[in-house]
Amino acid sequence: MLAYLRRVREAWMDYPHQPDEVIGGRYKVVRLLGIGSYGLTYLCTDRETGLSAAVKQAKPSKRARAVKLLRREADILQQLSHRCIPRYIEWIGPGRNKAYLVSEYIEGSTLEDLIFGQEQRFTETECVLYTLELLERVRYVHEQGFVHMDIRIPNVIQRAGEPCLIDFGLALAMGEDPQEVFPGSMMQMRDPQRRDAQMYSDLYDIGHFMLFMLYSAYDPAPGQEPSGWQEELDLHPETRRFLERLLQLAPGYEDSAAALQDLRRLSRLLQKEI
Ligand SMILES: Nc1ncnc2c1ncn2[C@@H]1O[C@H](COP(=O)(O)OP(=O)(O)OP(=O)(O)O)[C@@H](O)[C@H]1O
Repeated sequence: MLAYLRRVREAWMDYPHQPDEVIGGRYKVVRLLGIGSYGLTYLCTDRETGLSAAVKQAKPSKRARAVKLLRREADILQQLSHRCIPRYIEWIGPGRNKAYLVSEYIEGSTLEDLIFGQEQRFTETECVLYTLELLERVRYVHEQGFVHMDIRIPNVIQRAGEPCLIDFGLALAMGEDPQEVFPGSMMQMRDPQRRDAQMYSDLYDIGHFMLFMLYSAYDPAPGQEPSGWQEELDLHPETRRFLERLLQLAPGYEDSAAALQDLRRLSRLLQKEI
C-alpha cells in the first residue's frame, strides 16, 4: 500500500510541463522528449533567439539528489566546446524543486532510431568510418579530462551525416569514483569492464556500439543457431582484432589516442580494398 501511494505521489510530483508552458520565462515547451531516472527532457523554443533548445529538468520527486546530478552534468557540459556535443546554454534554478539545464538541441535521429526504427543497414566500412568520427569526439572528451561513461546507440545522434554525442548525465572526471557520485542503483547494471572512470570504459562501450552497427546488416540463415559475434559476423581480420581490443578480449589500448590511430589505419585499409 505504502509503495503504491509513493508511486502515485511521485507521478503527481513529476507530472511533465505541457506544450506552450514557458520555463524560466524564456523556453517555450514544444514537447517532452523523454523521462529518465533523474530527469525529464523537453524540446523547447528559445523565445529570445527563436532556436530550439533541449531543457532537462531535475526530477522533482528525486529532490536534492536529482538537482545535484543535473548540476554536475551542467558543469561538465560547460567545460566542453565541440560542434558535435550539445553546447551549454544556461542553468535555471534551483527554486523549490525546480532546476533546469538548457543546452543546444541536436536535430537528427539517434543511431537507435536509424537501426531499429528506420532499419538502416551499415556495411563494415561504413561502420568503421562512422566509429572513427565518433571516436574523435570521445578523444576530445578524454583530452578535456572526462569520461562519458554512457556511449550507447540512443546517445549518438546523427546530424547531417555526422555523429553527435549527447547525454553527459553519467560522465565523470577521469579517475573519479562512480560509487561516490552515483546512487548504487545506477551502477548495479554496469559490466565490470565499464565501471571505472577510465578511457577503457568508453572504448569498451564503443566496441558494443560497433557491434550494433555491424549486426544491422546481419541476416542469419534459416534455422541457424545463435553463436558469438566472432563466428556470426564476416569481418576483416583487422576489424575483428580492433573489436577484440576494445572489448578487452585481447590486450586493450593504452588510451583513446592509440585506439584512434589504429582505427585511422583500419579505415584506410578497408577503403583501399573496396
Ligand atoms: N541535446 C539534445 N538534443 C537532442 N535530443 C536530446 C538532447 N538531449 C536529450 N535528448 C533526447 O531526449 C530524450 C531524453 O534524454 P535524456 O538523456 O535526458 O534521458 P534518458 O536518456 O531518457 O534517460 P537517462 O538520462 O536516465 O539515461 C532522449 O530521447 C534523447 O535523445
